[in-house]
Amino acid sequence: MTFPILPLLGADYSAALEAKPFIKLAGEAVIDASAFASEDDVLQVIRSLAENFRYVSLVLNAAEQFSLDQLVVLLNNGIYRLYVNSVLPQEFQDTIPASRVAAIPASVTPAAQISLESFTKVFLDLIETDRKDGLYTTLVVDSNERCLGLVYSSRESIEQAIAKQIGVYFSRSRNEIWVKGLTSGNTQTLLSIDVDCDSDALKFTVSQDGSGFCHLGTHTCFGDLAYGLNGLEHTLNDRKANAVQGSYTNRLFNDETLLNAKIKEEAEELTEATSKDELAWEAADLFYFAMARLVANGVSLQDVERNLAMKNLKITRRKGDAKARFLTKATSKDASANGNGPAAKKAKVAERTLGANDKIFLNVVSSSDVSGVTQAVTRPIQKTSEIMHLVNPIIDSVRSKGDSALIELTKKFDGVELKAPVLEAPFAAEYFEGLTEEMKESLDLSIENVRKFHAAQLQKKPLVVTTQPGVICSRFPRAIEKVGLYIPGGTAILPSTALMLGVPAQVAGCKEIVFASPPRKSDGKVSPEVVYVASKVGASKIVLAGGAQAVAAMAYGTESVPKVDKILGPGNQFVTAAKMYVQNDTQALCSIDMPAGPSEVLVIADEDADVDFVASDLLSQAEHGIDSQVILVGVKLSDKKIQEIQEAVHRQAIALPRVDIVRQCIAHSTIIRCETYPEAFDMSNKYAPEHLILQINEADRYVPLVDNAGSIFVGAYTPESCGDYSSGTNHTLPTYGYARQYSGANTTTFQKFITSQQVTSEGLDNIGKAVMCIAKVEGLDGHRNAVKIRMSKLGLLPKDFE
Ligand SMILES: NC(=O)c1ccc[n+]([C@@H]2O[C@H](COP(=O)([O-])OP(=O)(O)OC[C@H]3O[C@@H](n4cnc5c(N)ncnc54)[C@H](O)[C@@H]3O)[C@@H](O)[C@H]2O)c1
Ligand SMILES: N[C@H](CO)Cc1c[nH]c[nH+]1
Ligand SMILES: [Zn+2]
Repeated sequence: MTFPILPLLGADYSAALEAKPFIKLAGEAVIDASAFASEDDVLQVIRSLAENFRYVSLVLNAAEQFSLDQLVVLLNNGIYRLYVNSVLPQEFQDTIPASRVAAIPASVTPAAQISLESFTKVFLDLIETDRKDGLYTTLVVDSNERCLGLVYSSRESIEQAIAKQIGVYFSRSRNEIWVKGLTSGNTQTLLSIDVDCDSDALKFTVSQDGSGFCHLGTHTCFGDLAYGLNGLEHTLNDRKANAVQGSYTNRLFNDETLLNAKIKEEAEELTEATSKDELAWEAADLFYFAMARLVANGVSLQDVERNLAMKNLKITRRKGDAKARFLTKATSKDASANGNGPAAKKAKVAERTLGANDKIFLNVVSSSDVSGVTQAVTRPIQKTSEIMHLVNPIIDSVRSKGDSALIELTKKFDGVELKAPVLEAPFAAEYFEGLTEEMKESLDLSIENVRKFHAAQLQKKPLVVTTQPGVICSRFPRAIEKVGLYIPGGTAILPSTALMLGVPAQVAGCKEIVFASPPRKSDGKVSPEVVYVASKVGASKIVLAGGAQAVAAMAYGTESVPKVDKILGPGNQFVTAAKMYVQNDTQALCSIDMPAGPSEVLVIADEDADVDFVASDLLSQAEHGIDSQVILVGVKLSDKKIQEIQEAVHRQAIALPRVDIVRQCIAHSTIIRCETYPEAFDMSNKYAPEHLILQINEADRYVPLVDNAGSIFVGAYTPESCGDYSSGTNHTLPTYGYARQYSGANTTTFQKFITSQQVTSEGLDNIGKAVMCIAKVEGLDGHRNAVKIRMSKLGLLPKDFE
């Protein structure tokens, strides 16, 4: 319902508002057209009033004051309604929608004639309540119409609220007027008051200060506003006010070039997205960066919504054609993206590398720049809670619907329609099609090296230690019976991961080895190389699924996927989040190897390092994914050397087919300049990289300085790719800094260890008293008795022993 009095404002509108600020509470202001000489003057007033009023309307006493074109401009720029005292000419009626024209309401009153008393009175006269206590139910909302809470108003509290334009209510528990925030400091500015359709309930629109509306400290009485764009705006404002060292958002606030580049990048990705999930994902990314730009410049979501509301009021629309430069770009891009042949790839590379802004280079910071370094070593990962939001329904679906969910989700996420979700061993010949002899030899060589290194780790004899005479402790391994091995296949199919996991599983003696890998879009099969490795390591099944659904299937089992005891293998954030979830779910009874997410590398190089080697090592991990990160820690590198490395990175990167991925990874990758070797190793230990490459003089002498790393690559001729495929070490390694506490996959990852002890009478005599003493202090007499009974039967205790 509109407010029962609408202020009519003339040329002195600012003075009127200053003298009678309560008139804002009406929500709608009416401009007296006759008080303004030109359409531009009216536009100026609309702009000023839009801050204070939800709607701004125009009273036209004489239609001829403005031409039709001028009225259209005013209606297009925020005039909500035209109030007229006579019928508009036909030509006007043909153009202006009838809903935007009305007779001048009786409630329109010149501001000069409105007093606080008259304004309050008309409102109080309008409302009525049938509550016995005479109060009015009052809904409190913010300017985005989000409900903050439900309270009660008395006629007196309403009078005070109008007079002071703040949140004043009536407290039923204290039976008195309640000025919101008087004690807590969480005050409210009252923006408008509305009354409902039958005039017995009120709506106060407020701007809430402090920690929130609720006495419990939350934004609303229904919890915090963490959801959606408003939640995002809140978080961004918080980041801006309380700069969090190392936060990516902070980096965006401080680096306008990066922020603008991300907006363009996300806008482009949104145009390329096709599936519902992709579109939602990309749009969310775009909103995030756009919101960051707004917050950085002090623009609120409310300002944007006001603008949207104004645009919604437009009665004529522009044709909406795109600017020529965007059309040209889209066309050339479509043409080059058509087809995957080398020519198309080259065209794409050429298009992508045009212009100085497109140069691929790493950010450079000095080790003394504490905040620069903190930003540099912050991994570009999404919050677990955000990912879990997407992963939970996938897991639930597989748990409740089994194979049919696997088929459905594989169609949704991998674009493949499966008849059956599992391939059973022995694998039919058709699955090996396309496997060359050279490939078999390469896989065989790698398998043998990995086998040699992992077999050497196998502990064959039990470990036996006599801790005291008669007390023999031992420890012996047992293979974990059923293991599920995840082989990534999203942006690249990784048969190498199949062997890195399959070989140690076989060496450890796991009884059942299950592979899972997303099927190829082209033919719905897994690659013949993966099938070859599966047959060599004795896998019983290959689950044709990827992502969280594959993890859930192996953790809980489905009609055709056996439930396994442990899930191992790297993967993207969905895979990693699902692994983390199932290991915490006691119903799954399933452990995992480690969080092995997006690949990362830290290279320590000095002035003598070969710039091409350094660049190639950085790029080999950068090409894994846009969420990968590569870091170069340079020891006393000259400006010239850094320049040469940057040039080598750019030169090599633009020749790679995955240059698009590399470009995005390099955008959050950095060169950190250090003065000494120990400083560089200290930096590396803090980062705890998945891969650490040492391209420094006498590299092997420095290995003892490494405390945290997944795997180390020592010296100029040890590229990281050797460890990825063939040297013999495992490439499934902890990322995200988990190298601080996790080892990479190894033979023991596929085993568990059982301990055993045997205590003789002599042994009991040696340790029995200690056991009884500690059990007594813990108040566990049953434990104590188990020893006491035996010792007393053996005559090892004095008669009066208590
Ligand atoms: N740390 C290590 O040891 C190690 C080793 C090898 C690879 N890696 C990393 O593994 C990762 C492999 O990732 P990948 O994406 O190429 O393959 P992936 O197999 O891990 O993930 C692909 C699957 O993700 C799922 N998925 C994709 N988009 C989704 C969405 N919007 N919602 C839900 N599910 C979705 C799909 O089911 C798809 O099958 C890379 O980041 C790589 O760097 C790490
Ligand atoms: N570098 C990856 C581990 O982070 C493993 C891999 C497989 N293929 C190529 N590389
Ligand atoms: Zn790799």
